[in-house]
Amino acid sequence: MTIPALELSGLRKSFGSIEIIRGVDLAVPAGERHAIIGPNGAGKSTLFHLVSGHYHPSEGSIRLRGEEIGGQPPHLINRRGLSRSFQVTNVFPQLSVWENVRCATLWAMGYKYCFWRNVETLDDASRRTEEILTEINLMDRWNMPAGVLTYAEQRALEIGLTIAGDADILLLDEPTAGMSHVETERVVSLIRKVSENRTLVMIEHDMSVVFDLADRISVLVYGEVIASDTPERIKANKAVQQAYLGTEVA
Ligand SMILES: Nc1ncnc2c1ncn2[C@@H]1O[C@H](COP(=O)(O)OP(=O)(O)OP(=O)(O)O)[C@@H](O)[C@H]1O
Repeated sequence: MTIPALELSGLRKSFGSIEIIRGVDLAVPAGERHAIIGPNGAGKSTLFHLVSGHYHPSEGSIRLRGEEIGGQPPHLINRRGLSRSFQVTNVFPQLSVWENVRCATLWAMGYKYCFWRNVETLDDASRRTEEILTEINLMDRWNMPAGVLTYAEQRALEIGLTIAGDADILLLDEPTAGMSHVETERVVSLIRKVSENRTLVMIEHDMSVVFDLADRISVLVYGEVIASDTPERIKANKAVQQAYLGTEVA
């Protein structure tokens, strides 16, 4: 059997006496585009915080390509190839688009404060920066301060920072939140492109984005995965329809 890119088993997280994640089992094969959906407060962000190392599991295991990472600090998990974007952007507004990506690239190469030691590193980082800016369609904005980009461009830049370290597992937290229809379409095609040779796990509220992008969808309700299946089967699933009563799944 092939080892999943990401595997959660019996994962639990409590805050005080309140259990928010209540025994999640989930396996995401390498190369899959996986969406996590669920009503507000279901625990989706908490689940991401656990996987990215920002929260310590109360119980259970989190495996990255078969190796346990539960409770490890975020930077170590990141070094192992898992990169996460946040709902609140990580972009430095005063730095240029180029500098933002180059910092992330240098940081991923092990240079903590955007310093570089030799020309070779600088060349590598510059090459990688250019590749990323081309991939996220922001090369023509390279010298602008990131703060003056449109919201959608900043989210694209955020995706660029997420892929700067060559991570092969990406966690995207509501990548289309707050976007117009046209902006959403652009970001969806960007996500499709950057996830081509990677594993993608994404939290998303926009059902058209979810059904458009995801190979498989997991539905989280009150800290439990009530269904994990193909988009078609999720649409037809009675328990899912019930959990979404009053909201639109199909
Ligand atoms: N650090 C914390 N301490 C106490 N409770 C927390 C903490 N973090 C999250 N919670 C609670 O856990 C529950 C799940 O929150 P979470 O943000 O994970 O849900 P979500 O599914 O991402 O919601 P949304 O779709 O609204 O972003 C909420 O009731 C929240 O108040």
